[in-house]
Amino acid sequence: MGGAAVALLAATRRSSIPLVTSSLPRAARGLHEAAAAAGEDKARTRRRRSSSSSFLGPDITDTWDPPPRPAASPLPPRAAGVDYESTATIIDGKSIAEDIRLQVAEEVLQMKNAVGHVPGLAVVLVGDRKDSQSYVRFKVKGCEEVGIKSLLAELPRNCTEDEVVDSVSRFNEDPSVHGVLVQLPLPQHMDEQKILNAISLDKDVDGFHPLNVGNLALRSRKPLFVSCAAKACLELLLQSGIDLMGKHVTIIGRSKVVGLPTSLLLQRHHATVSVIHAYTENPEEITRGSDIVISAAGVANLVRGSWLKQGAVVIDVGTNPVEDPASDFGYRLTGDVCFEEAVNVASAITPVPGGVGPVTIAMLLANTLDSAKRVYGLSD
Ligand SMILES: NC(=O)C1=CN([C@@H]2O[C@H](COP(=O)(O)OP(=O)(O)OC[C@H]3O[C@@H](n4cnc5c(N)ncnc54)[C@H](OP(=O)(O)O)[C@@H]3O)[C@@H](O)[C@H]2O)C=CC1
Ligand SMILES: Nc1nc(=O)c2c([nH]1)NC[C@@H]1CN(c3ccc(C(=O)N[C@@H](CCC(=O)O)C(=O)O)cc3)C=[N+]21
Repeated sequence: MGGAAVALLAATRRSSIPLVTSSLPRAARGLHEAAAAAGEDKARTRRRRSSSSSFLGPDITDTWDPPPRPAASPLPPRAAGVDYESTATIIDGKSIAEDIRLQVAEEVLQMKNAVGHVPGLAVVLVGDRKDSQSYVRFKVKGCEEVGIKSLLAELPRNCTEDEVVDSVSRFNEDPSVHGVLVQLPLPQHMDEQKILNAISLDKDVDGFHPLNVGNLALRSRKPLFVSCAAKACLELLLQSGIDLMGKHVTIIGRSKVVGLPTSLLLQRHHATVSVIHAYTENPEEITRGSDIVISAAGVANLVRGSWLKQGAVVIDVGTNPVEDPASDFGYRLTGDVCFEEAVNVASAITPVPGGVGPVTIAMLLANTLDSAKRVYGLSD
């Protein structure tokens, strides 16, 4: 009997379903607790025996290389102009971002009048990636528009990790700075975690700090900051009048920048969330069963019209440069979603550009304002 209970416990741990205990009847729970104690004894023994593993239960795997994928099926010809036979609402991220910026600008002015200070955002940019440079330009321009002070530290690609950390530390200590952001990706030779760890928790306007992510994940806890892209996805849905409670939302991607925080934020809005990643089998079956699909994979045209159920809402976070000889720059930006196909199936969809991106930048300004309000005692 005791052995069976221990076996049950071991199986539970292996499949990592920690809430099983609370759904058991009281008597069975007593049994379970006894089994837990017995399990702990066994575990202690195992811990002593095994020096290579520091914790009990399933290993936290840390292999993230994506699996090989079959080649994508050919795309439809790109439509000339934007004249689609569709009744889908095209969600206008630019105008939603404009509204947020207006509100931020108004509050920045009120802050200036009340305490004589404005919020400050510091951006650390390492290297000379064209895309990063242009995203940082958008951030600085956004600050200028709303009256937030911006500071930029540009470091060469071949600088050391310590130089980046020093730059972050200086901004941490500067009282005129309320938000610190290190533009990603960093050059390959740098330890991203070490550099992000240097950002002070109360200036983490990107919301990447483990405590901010953890508090977002836990019921009744309030993170100081939530990822700007995740907030942007929610804002676009809510502003478009889309109900989330009980709806099946699928997110493609599980990164700390977009996929993971968006899945957590959606659960706080009582959506039922599926997460697809590079190892997911038959992703299109999951998306086809979803009321809302949010794609943040960074793969151009991954989501085809056939991946969507009729009337689904589509939020396309992906921002991918694709070759386009017709464009002045030789490339254009496209999302993860094949817009020409999806627009004929979806009830509402965000375009790229002009969808999630501008709202993400507006959320960064809002996070910086929130941070300054906390510092000057102006929070609600
Ligand atoms: N518009 C905006 O505001 C923003 C746009 N972006 C854009 O969003 C995209 C994603 O960014 P980010 O999250 O930082 O990227 P990452 O590369 O960090 O993460 C990509 C995620 O997508 C998953 N993925 C990759 N390929 C596939 C596939 N073929 N099928 C299913 N899942 C896949 C990966 O899975 P796995 O974990 O298994 O590797 C990973 O979880 C990029 O295009 C980026 O430019 C990002 C931030 C803001
Ligand atoms: N620490 C950190 N935080 C981030 O939030 C972060 C990051 N690093 N690294 C890169 C990704 C990507 N990202 C985007 C933000 C805005 C647009 C955006 O504004 N896009 C515009 C147009 C872009 C254009 O025209 O070039 C649009 O979609 O309309 C895109 C992508 C934030 N990221």
